[in-house]
Amino acid sequence: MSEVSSGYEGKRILVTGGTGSFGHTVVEKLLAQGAEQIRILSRDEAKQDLMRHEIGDPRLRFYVGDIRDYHSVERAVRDVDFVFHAAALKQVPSCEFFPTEAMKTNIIGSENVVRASDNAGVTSVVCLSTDKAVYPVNAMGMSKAMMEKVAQSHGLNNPNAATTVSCVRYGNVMYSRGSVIPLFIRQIKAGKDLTVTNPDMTRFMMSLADSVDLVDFAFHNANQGDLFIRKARACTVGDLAQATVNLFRASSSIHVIGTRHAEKLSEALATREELSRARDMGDYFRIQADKRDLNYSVYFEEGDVVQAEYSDYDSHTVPRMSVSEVEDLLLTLPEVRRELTAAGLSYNKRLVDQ
Ligand SMILES: O=c1ccn([C@@H]2O[C@H](COP(=O)(O)OP(=O)(O)O[C@H]3O[C@H](CO)[C@@H](O)[C@H](O)[C@H]3O)[C@@H](O)[C@H]2O)c(=O)[nH]1
Repeated sequence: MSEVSSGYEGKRILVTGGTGSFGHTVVEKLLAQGAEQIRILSRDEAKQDLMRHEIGDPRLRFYVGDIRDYHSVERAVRDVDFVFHAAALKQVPSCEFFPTEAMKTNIIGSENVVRASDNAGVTSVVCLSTDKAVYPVNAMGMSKAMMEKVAQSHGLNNPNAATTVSCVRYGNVMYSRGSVIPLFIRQIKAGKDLTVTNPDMTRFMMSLADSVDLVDFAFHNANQGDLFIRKARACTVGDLAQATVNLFRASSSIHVIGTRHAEKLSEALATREELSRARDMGDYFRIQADKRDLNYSVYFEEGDVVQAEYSDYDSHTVPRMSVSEVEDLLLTLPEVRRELTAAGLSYNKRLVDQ
């Protein structure tokens, strides 16, 4: 996050779904940057209690509730300045089995967050989305794509709205709960082979710090309906597995298990049509909403004269990290360093060499 003026001093911020890894990191940053109050709205009182004790700051307030229930959101958002909307059903397999549940939380719940924020006079709402919302093939991605549409429709329907609603799209957040890197490390520690779905599958890799910076960037730069992505590097899953084995100096082999249901060989952070109207902002792209109004003839009869892009921003086509570069990136993660230290492995020379 920017060190100059944080923009959060003396402000009240609501984080929906704030008890996960993103929530912890963003809350600690916001507290350090002088927020007056941070509210967490989530369903699990046990996780809230754990976080209350871990962080132990009286500026942190907890609201038990579900974003599916408008009144839960309405209560939590009263007198709030900004909202970071992270609450979601994010597990691909569970959303495949329960797509209606994904719809209720990710679409209807997000609509509640936007509407309650608007009614409460919130200045800015940033909604967290995912690359899986681009050309979605699974229910989780489809529901997130619809969340993006809900967020953008706010500005389309209310041209003079005081509440700015924007979205950010993440790639894979490294070491997030339930993801592949902690799994590989557990497999190495247990002396097992690494289960790799398809060694050629590619993913965008983002650290948790990158993902918090992306939300912060959106917060500071968003115009109504904007969507932001962070430029990211990608790697193959085979190289990710090999890099993990190398760092842990393990003897585990790679065992190919095949692609799981509802997953893609590569992910796209933006379509080529979106890139055509995107603004390059250094480490980020700003993608503006299509602001044509609901006059159907405008939709049907007027095209956009824009520079065409030929390719999507896809994890198969962006510059790919080598195994050694993936090792360096893994070493930036505190969790990986902790695991290496616990295993009695030194990595300091490697860090000095970088
Ligand atoms: O045993 C395993 C499990 C996974 N993978 C692969 O590792 C990569 C990453 O998998 P995982 O960490 O499970 O993440 P994704 O399935 O890509 O989805 C995550 O990343 C998304 C962003 O793309 C988020 O939206 C989701 O919430 C989050 O679960 C994928 O290519 C998997 O095929 C393996 O090779 N072996």
